[in-house]
Amino acid sequence: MIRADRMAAVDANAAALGIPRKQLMESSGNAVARVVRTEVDPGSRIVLVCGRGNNGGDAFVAARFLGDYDVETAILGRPAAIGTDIARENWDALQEADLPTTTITDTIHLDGLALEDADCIVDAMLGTGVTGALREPEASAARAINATDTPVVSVDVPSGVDADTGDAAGVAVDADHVVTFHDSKPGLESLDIPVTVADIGIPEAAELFVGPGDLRGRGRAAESHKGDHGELLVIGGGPYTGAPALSAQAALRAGADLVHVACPASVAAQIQSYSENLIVHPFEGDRFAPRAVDTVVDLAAEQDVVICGPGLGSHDETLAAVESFLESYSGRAVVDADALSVVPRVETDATLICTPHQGELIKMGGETDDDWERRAELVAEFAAEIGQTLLVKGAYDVIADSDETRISRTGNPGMTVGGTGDVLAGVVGSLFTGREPRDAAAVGAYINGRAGDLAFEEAGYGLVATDLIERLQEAFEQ
Ligand SMILES: NC(=O)C1=CN([C@@H]2O[C@H](COP(=O)(O)OP(=O)(O)OC[C@H]3O[C@@H](n4cnc5c(N)ncnc54)[C@H](O)[C@@H]3O)[C@@H](O)[C@H]2O)[C@@H](O)CC1
Ligand SMILES: [K+]
Repeated sequence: MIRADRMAAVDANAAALGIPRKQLMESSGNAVARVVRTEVDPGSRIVLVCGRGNNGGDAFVAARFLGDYDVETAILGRPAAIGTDIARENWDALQEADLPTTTITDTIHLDGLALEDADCIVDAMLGTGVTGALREPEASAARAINATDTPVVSVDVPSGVDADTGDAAGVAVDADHVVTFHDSKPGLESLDIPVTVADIGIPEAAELFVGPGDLRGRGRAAESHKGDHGELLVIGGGPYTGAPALSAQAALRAGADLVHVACPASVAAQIQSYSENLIVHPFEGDRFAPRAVDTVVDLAAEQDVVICGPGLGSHDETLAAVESFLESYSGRAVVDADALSVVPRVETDATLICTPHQGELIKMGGETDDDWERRAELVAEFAAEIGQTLLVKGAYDVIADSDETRISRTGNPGMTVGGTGDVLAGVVGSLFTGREPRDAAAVGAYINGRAGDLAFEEAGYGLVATDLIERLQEAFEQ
C-alpha cells in the first residue's frame, strides 16, 4: 500500500532513473483499457468522463487502446485548462487521430453524453489530486454517473474520494471497479469494491534508492520565524573539537535556524573560534562526564533535535554520561561516533537515528557484509532488534527501521576523508527537525553524498569535509 505523497516521490524517482511520467501515463492508460475489456466486449459503447489533470490524462491514453470499441472521450471544462503537459499532449493526440471527443463546459451538456445508454463509464475526473469536495461540473457529473445502472470503472480512485483515507468531503463516484497503479492505496481498502493494481513499469529501484523525489516537501512558508525550521543541540567535543563544529555548521547549512553546542569548557573557545554562528554552552571539565548530564538534559529539553557524539571520545566517564543522558532524554536524537556503542544497552524513550560506519556497527553488535543487498538485510534486522533507525555509511548507505529499508547511492571514494561523517550527522539532524526518522536519514545520506559529489568535481581526492558544507545548498537545489 502506498500513500499519495509517497507515490508522487516514487514517480519523481522513476523519472530520475529515466522513466518519465509520460511513459507511466501510457502504461496507466493501457491498464485502464485492459480492465474495461474485462467488463464489456468490443463494439460496446464506452464513455470516458475526464478531468483536466493527469487522472484525465490516463483516460485520454486509454481511449487510444480501445479502438475496437465505440468510445467517446468527454472532458469536463475547457481543454485549454488542462493542467499538465503530458495530459494535454495526450488530449491533442486524440484530436490529431480524429477520435471522438466532447467538451462539457456546462452541467447541461452532461445530458448529451447519454450516460445511461453507455455499456461502461470510465471515471477519470479526479485522482490523487483532489482537494475538498468536488466542485462543478465534477459534482454534477458524479451525480449523473451515480444515477445510471451502467458499470463504472474508476481510474486510480473513485473521483471525490481521498486515496489516503477513503473519505469523501462531498459527493463521490460510486464505482464498481477501480484500477489503480503500482500499488494499492490505503483509502481503497475501506470501499469494498474490486481493485485491480496495475504494474505500470516503475522499477523497485524507484522505491529502494533515495532520489530527488524524496526531497519533495521541503518548501519554506513565506512567513516563517526563527525556530520554525529547527533548533538543534550538538553534544560533542573534548578530545576533538573539529567534529562538533562540522556537525553544527552542516546543520545550519542544511536549514536549521539555531544550533547550540554543549561542550567541555576546555574546548569551548576553540569550538567558538570556528564560527560565530554557533551558540556555545560550556560545561565544566575537559570531557563530557556524569556531572554535566543534568545541565545537558536541561539544554536538550529546549531543542527539536540533539546530535550526540561528534568528538566526544570514548573515555569510560564519557560513555557513562552518554548513557545517563539518553536514559533521561525522550526527544529526537542523532547518535554518532563513540556515543553509538552505548545505544544497544541503554533504556531510552528517545527516538534515535544512529549513524555508524561499518566498524561502528560491528562495535554496536550488528553485522555487515561486502554484498550491499545482504548488508541491507542485516542492517534491517539489527534496526528492528534495537528498535531505532539506522543509517549505515558505505559506498551504498543503508537506511533502515523495522518497516522499510532505503539505499542511498550518492557519494564517492573522496569522502573517506575525516569529518564527512560529522557533516552527515549535522545534515540528518537538521532534516530530523521536520521529517520522520527514516526519511530524515535517507534524505540526509542522499544530500550529503550529493554535496560530496559536487565537491569531488572541483577538488577530486583533495576534497575536505568543509567543502561538503559549502555545497549543501546546491545539493538540495538539484
Ligand atoms: N506516479 C503517479 O502519481 C502517477 C499518477 N497517475 C495519475 O495521475 C493522477 C494524479 O494526477 P494529478 O496530480 O494531475 O491530479 P488529478 O488529476 O487527480 O486532479 C488535478 C486537478 O483536479 C483539480 N481539482 C482538485 N480538487 C478538485 C475538486 N474538489 N473539484 C474539482 N476539481 C478539483 C485541480 O485543480 C487539478 O486541475 C493519479 O490519480 C493517476 O490517475 C498515473 O498517470 C500514473 C502515475
Ligand atoms: K478517478
